[in-house]
Amino acid sequence: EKEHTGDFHVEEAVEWPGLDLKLGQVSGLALDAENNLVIFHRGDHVWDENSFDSKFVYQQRGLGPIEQNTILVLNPSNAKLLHSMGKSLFYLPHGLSIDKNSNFWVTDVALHQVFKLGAYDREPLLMLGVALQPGSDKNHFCQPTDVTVDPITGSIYVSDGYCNSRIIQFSPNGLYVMQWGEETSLGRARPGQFRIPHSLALIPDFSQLCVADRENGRIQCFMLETGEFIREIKHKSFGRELFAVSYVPGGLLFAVNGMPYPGEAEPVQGFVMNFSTGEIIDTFIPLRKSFEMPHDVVASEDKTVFIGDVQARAVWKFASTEKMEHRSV
Ligand SMILES: O=C(N[C@@H](O)C(=O)O)c1ccccc1
Repeated sequence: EKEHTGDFHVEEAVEWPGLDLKLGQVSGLALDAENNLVIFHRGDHVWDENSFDSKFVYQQRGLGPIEQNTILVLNPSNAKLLHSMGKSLFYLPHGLSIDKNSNFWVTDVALHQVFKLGAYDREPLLMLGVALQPGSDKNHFCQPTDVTVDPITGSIYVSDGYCNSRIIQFSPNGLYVMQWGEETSLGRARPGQFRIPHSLALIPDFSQLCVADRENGRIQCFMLETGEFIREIKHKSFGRELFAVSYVPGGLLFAVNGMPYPGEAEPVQGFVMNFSTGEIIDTFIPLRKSFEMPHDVVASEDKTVFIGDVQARAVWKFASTEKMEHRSV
């Protein structure tokens, strides 16, 4: 097991042409089995103040579903489009992950649903939640934010959502198993309380699920099988909001925070952390353009990192240089 004790530095790969892609609001990123970059974006739809009523019911159904392909598969080096799908299915894309059988899992905050899509199938293989009906029981979500599948057990985990404060576990064939989490009470946010569980990172090596607890500006990690709270990772440099988290086999955790509120010092940036200690190893920002609302992060084992931004409608690529001191531990 290599230890990350070397001098680790993340820098934008400025030769990546993907920054010039004309995208809609970029909500989710994932890497497929060949390390191709997969982008989940909103085409010509936007999530703004008029998208939902006070009961979280989507107001723009009249627009119909997004007619562009919302799922794009790109060559990670030259950003060439390899495959695209997901037209006429979604209204407001949000989370994206790819399971070990190369199925795409997505959430749609307008539909309040989770979908499992085969790489080349038009019809979803599985749907959870009831279209356009927000709720908080076993088969209703409220603006579900992310979904991820345990590669060992096949269990499905959903972070639910902007208008709920829970993580739900489903069986591999979509049956409700259990849930945990509650709303953050006034004052201090306690363990297991959320204020927008916004992004999930599943760590099979440690049987843990880490959650970007967005408005509490922290990461919380839980035991996969029981939902038992294990620990919180929080740094002053996160500022108020922590938007996304992603784990890379080998022990690194990547995250992005939110723009600083007026007068606040902590800049919007990417973070690389040592998963075991929670300590920050490096932080990074783009060389070209600037982060506006970085919304998802994904990284590959060679420490290539992609950041998708829902406001800048852009995807940056970063490369890592690491002088490794090889210590066998
Ligand atoms: O957070 C928001 N959006 C992003 O997370 C996103 O996923 O677009 C949002 C909040 C209030 C109104 C409109 C959008």
